[in-house]
Amino acid sequence: MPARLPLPSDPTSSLRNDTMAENGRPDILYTKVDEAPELASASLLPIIRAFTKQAGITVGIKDISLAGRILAAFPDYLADAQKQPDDLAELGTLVTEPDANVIKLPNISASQPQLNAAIKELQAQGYKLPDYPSEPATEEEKSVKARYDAIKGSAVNPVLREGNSDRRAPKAVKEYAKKNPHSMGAWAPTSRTHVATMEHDDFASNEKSVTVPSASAGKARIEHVAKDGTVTVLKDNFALEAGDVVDGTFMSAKALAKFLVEQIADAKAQGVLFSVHLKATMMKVSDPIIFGHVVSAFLKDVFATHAETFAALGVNPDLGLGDLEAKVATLPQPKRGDVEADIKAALDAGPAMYMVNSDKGITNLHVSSDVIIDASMPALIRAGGKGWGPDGKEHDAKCVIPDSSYAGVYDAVIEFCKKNGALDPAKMGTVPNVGLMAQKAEEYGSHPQTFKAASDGTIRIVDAAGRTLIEHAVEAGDIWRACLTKDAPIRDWVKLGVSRARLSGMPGVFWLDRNRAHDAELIKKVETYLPEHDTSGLDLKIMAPADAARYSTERIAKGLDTISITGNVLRDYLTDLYPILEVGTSAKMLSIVPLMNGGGLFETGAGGSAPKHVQQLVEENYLRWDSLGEFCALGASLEHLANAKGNAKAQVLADTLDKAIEKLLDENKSPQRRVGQIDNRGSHFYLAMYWAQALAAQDRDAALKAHFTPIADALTTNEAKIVAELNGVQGKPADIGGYYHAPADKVVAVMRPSATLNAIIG
Ligand SMILES: NC(=O)C1=CN([C@@H]2O[C@H](COP(=O)(O)OP(=O)(O)OC[C@H]3O[C@@H](n4cnc5c(N)ncnc54)[C@H](OP(=O)(O)O)[C@@H]3O)[C@@H](O)[C@H]2O)C=CC1
Ligand SMILES: O=C(O)CCC(=O)C(=O)O
Ligand SMILES: [Mg+2]
Repeated sequence: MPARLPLPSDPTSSLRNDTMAENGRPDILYTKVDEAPELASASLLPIIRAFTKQAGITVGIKDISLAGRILAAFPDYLADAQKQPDDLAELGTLVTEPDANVIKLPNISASQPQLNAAIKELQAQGYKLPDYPSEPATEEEKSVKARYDAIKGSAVNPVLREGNSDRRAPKAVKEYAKKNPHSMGAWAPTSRTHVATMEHDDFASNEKSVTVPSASAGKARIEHVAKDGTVTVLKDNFALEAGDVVDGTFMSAKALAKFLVEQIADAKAQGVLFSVHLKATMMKVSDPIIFGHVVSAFLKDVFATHAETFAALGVNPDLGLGDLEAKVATLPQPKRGDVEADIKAALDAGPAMYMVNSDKGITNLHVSSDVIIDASMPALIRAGGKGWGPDGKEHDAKCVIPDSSYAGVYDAVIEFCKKNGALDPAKMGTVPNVGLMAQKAEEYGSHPQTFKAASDGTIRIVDAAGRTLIEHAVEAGDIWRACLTKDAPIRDWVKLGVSRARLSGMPGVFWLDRNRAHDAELIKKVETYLPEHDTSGLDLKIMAPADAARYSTERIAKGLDTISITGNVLRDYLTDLYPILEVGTSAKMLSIVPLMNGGGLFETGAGGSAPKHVQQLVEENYLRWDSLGEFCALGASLEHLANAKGNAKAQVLADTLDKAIEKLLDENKSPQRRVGQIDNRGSHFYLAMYWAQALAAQDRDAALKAHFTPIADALTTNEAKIVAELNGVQGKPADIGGYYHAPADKVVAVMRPSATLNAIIG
């Protein structure tokens, strides 16, 4: 059994000799994550540490990767040497302390198939982890399932985000995009691409919302009352404080199923691709169920014909077509062939499906984590309303977004583009975002309070005094959820919105709909808290989301800027949507979370972990990941450190890093796309060179100048040699020895191939 390899990211391996901050904690905590950004860290972190060390700054690591979180959850199954501390829990406490300074890279929010794959990989490496018990029988299996379920989906961000969100394109990035506009697909007025949404019997239309009165504060419970009066407590200890906004709503399973069947038929009739866009990672209870409904609707007849076989195989449509196909492949012949033929016939009979990877036959319905609405809808809009079909060609698409709460936003942008053509990145304005996110705000904190109704009856929230706050009549299979938005975060969000409007001079729009139950409660609070601030001369409005999208999009087309001040879901959607249209990717966003207790959480970019980039690295040793988000987050983190700890050297590092980032953009040294050009590693080299040059050129800190002058010289002199060493390894497969838990030595060998660069940095 291989012992756990000493990770370079392990605080004990490389930090032992560094000076710690007074409290024994590193000044900055960097996160160990997954996939492309984690590969990038193997190259970037040594550079960051070499530079910050000269200012007496220590950079520690906390492991929030999927594999790391799994290992931390099962100490009782592991040998002593394999055990791992619960870094996420530790970070979760730290972010409530005033001196927190965390750089958070994007991590995997695992779907069930990804979780299963990670468990399998770890087991193969000798970790005696239990399998995921989908139908737990014993107490032990129940505990195992509960532990795994807590790791699934978006399990990291809600824990760390103890503040609201400030995401915007840095000035240099916006300028660069204007000078070097990325490609945009053309939009034709005849495009048949459109959004389809339920509009009734969905979460938006069934929502009820209450601002918790003092008399209702305390531990509420959520219960299901069956037709025969049997009461089942679904959740106990649902803590409500006076002033919190609590919502309850549900999506009707019957209405959803009917809607999907109609949309599938309509896509076929119109000859457009069928696509569904969900957020199954963050909405980890509701959206996989909705996704399962789509799989069932598409394969309605197959599920009916093979009901018994599928039951025996343990087929669960929520796990997607990929899982279904894998299970069917285990059937003996000729049964297997029969079922496979029926699946193929059903897929052929339906509309052409929007593909994740048409070369590999991966469809929209393979796995719920492959098509994530915040990234998928903007990509489609950027491409001129086109998606990839099974024929490997681009087509117009029906975009099914079942719940209508936010679907209108995409509809507004799509209709704008049909009428006015594609937006022009060379001329367009910007839409930065101030997002209400702290303390698991709104829908994104709802999964512990989301339930599939077991039978017809009612589901209700009952306060500590026994009074019913919210109640709905439900039918078996309906998806019911409660969301909570705490008062203090709302107040802080209003303040952040005002302060961003003041600092930027841009108008700000609160994207809130007076006709939606939750938003109506929020509007009352916005109207209460706005007068706490000096808003003289500021242009602040409240508009319903679809109207706000229309307004902001019309403005960017004219080159005008508008801050979007939104709830948590729109924060997520808009910080991919506008950046992807404006600067080509959300990876280049500055993403700051001013923590409510004074610390700073600096997220990198606004996008994800780009799984397809790992594939490219493995196939041809080329990593396209752009670390600009990491660079920007580091700059913001250093600046925060300089202010919080009065570290003047940190300010010099931050300012020179800013210069280096600007130069990197000007000189076009970001990763390119093809073998033979510089990739992620090459861009890190250039960042180091420009940063060292800027430090050598400054006169504010003589010691930094003296230290970095020879380094700048060495990097400059060896530029051609280093680039040749870095690019020389490209074009052949790279062995990183794993996906979710790749051994550190292999990753480092692949990600640091230039002996010359390593020697100078080292
Ligand atoms: N904060 C977090 O922790 C987040 C985590 N995630 C997680 O990430 C995973 C993947 O999510 P997905 O929706 O596919 O989104 P990704 O952002 O990972 O990928 C979408 C596409 O965006 C482009 N892209 C994103 N980041 C970069 C970058 N730094 N450099 C270059 N290109 C980039 C690439 O496309 P192109 O070809 O167009 O350049 C990429 O294929 C999921 O597990 C998801 O839950 C997602 C969002 C945020
Ligand atoms: O937590 C997640 O799963 C994704 C987060 C995300 O997409 C975002 O914050 O932009
Ligand atoms: Mg997002």
